[in-house]
Amino acid sequence: MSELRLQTRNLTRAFPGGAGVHGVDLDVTAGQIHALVGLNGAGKTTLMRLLLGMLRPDSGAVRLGGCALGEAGAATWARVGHLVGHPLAYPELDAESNLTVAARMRGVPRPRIPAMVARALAELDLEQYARVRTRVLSSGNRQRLGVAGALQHDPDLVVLDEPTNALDPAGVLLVREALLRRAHAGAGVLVSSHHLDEVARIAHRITVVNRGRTIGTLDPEGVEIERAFFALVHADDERRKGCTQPSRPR
Ligand SMILES: Nc1ncnc2c1ncn2[C@@H]1O[C@H](COP(=O)(O)OP(=O)(O)OP(=O)(O)O)[C@@H](O)[C@H]1O
Repeated sequence: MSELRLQTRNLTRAFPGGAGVHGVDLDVTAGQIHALVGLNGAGKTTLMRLLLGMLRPDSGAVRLGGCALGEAGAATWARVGHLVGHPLAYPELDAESNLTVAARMRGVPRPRIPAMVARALAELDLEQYARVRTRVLSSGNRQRLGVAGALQHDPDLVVLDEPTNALDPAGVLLVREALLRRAHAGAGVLVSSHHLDEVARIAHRITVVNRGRTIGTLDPEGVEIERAFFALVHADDERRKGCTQPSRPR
């Protein structure tokens, strides 16, 4: 069986009013691209923030590699690459310097950093922006830089929230290839997206999230993936409506 890179069990964080994430079990194994899909507000970002320790759960467990989240030390985190929310970059530093800082924060030995950064700039086609301050980059190029920073150290676990949102078609292709390369090399990849077709091209497993719960999976090889997605979501909505409707008086 493939090695587990990430596991959540019964992960729960409820926000006032009931939104949030409720009882989520998720596995990401080595060599696998696992996609999360769901409507706006379904809970994908909240789930990713929980499993990266950016948000405290009400209950449930997360394991990164072999470690419980609360026990994960610097060595475990150095093997994780993530981009959730806005790409973190110092606006006054150029792209190359930002990638250098990101590599240092991951504990990459200094002599290895220049070649790693050069490879990352090439992989996301950012070489022409190596000496350009990040604050003047377009949002798409800033997103490319964020993805480059998350992937450059070849992490064992990659967590990316909508990494292709602001990208042009060339950028989408580059990110797709970069993720496939990492999975092929043995990383576990968790990625969220709204683009079902895009996800179907690269994902080995697609989990549908609806109103804070995982409600089923989609077959990446399946035809009419959109239809299958909406069928799952509507069935879940109907089931919940049935649960919350008051019983008829006899
Ligand atoms: N800090 C918070 N306090 C209260 N509610 C929150 C908080 N963060 C998220 N929510 C709510 O939790 C739900 C899930 O939000 P989340 O951002 O995880 O969804 P998403 O699936 O990533 O959506 P999108 O596809 O639009 O990015 C939403 O209803 C959101 O309004």
